[in-house]
Amino acid sequence: MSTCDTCPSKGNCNTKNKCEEAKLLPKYGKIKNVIGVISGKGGVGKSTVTGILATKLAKKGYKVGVLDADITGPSMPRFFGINNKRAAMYPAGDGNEVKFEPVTTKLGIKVNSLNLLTEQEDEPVIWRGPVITGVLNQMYRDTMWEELDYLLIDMPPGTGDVALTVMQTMPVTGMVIVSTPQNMVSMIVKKVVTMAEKLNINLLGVVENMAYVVCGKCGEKTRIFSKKSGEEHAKYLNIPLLAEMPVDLDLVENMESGNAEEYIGDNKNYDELVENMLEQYGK
Ligand SMILES: Nc1ncnc2c1ncn2[C@@H]1O[C@H](COP(=O)(O)OP(=O)(O)OP(=O)(O)O)[C@@H](O)[C@H]1O
Repeated sequence: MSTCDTCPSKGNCNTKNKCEEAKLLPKYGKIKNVIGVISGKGGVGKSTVTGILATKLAKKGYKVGVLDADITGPSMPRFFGINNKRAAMYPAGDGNEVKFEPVTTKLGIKVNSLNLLTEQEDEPVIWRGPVITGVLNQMYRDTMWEELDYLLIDMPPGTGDVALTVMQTMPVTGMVIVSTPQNMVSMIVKKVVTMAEKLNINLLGVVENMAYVVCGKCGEKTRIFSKKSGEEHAKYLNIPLLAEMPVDLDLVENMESGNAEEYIGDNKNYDELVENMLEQYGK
């Protein structure tokens, strides 16, 4: 079966069955692996998981970039405590073309986000879908990523324009699904899993976020949303379980004070997630 058979754009595209060759490539650098972090549902922890994966990969010595594809609700700059910085823009070539210099975090992670490009971080973008996807493609292609081992893409919620653009036009080599252990969330997340399968995306597995709380006194784990295990939810999604993550208020506190990288880097609890992801990836 060709990629085109299951493609939502079948009959409405001009790549002449050469869609892999038609994928967008960065103009200023070379990226070995592009990993999308996605969920059908909002607020389940995509940005948090993106930040954890990026930090752990950087700590392992990989060259890492993060593209915040959540154009209307970008949160990666705050995660890394770089929201008071701005990505520089330079003219490139003739006409209106520009290139972006990403902001680099303490660990050397290169980040581009619309919130690093607008004057104020609370300024809204009031754009229709085609403009949003155009800007996203530009941020992917025209950022000076240089050489990267991994580019992580923090996706917006849902199966709309942006998710489709990333899956179809960027050379995604793997996708991590984020969910919380709730039947209703799983049902919505399943839509993204099915969408990715239809587009022949390499699904690496699911992270069950905020699955439990740990008692500060005795260390007992209490599941808060569902008595079902992460494995049961992963089985329903038909993809491997990468990790179950607790509600971690220390992470939130460190993120809010701009120290997420230090906290995650030293926290062995988050090793399982990145190790399992790399294993699924065959690395
Ligand atoms: N494991 C966790 N422990 C405690 N708080 C968490 C955890 N994961 C996420 N959060 C918090 O939940 C909120 C939503 O998380 P996050 O922004 O990562 O979700 P998202 O799926 O990217 O959201 P959106 O759909 O808006 O893009 C944030 O305030 C974040 O700090």
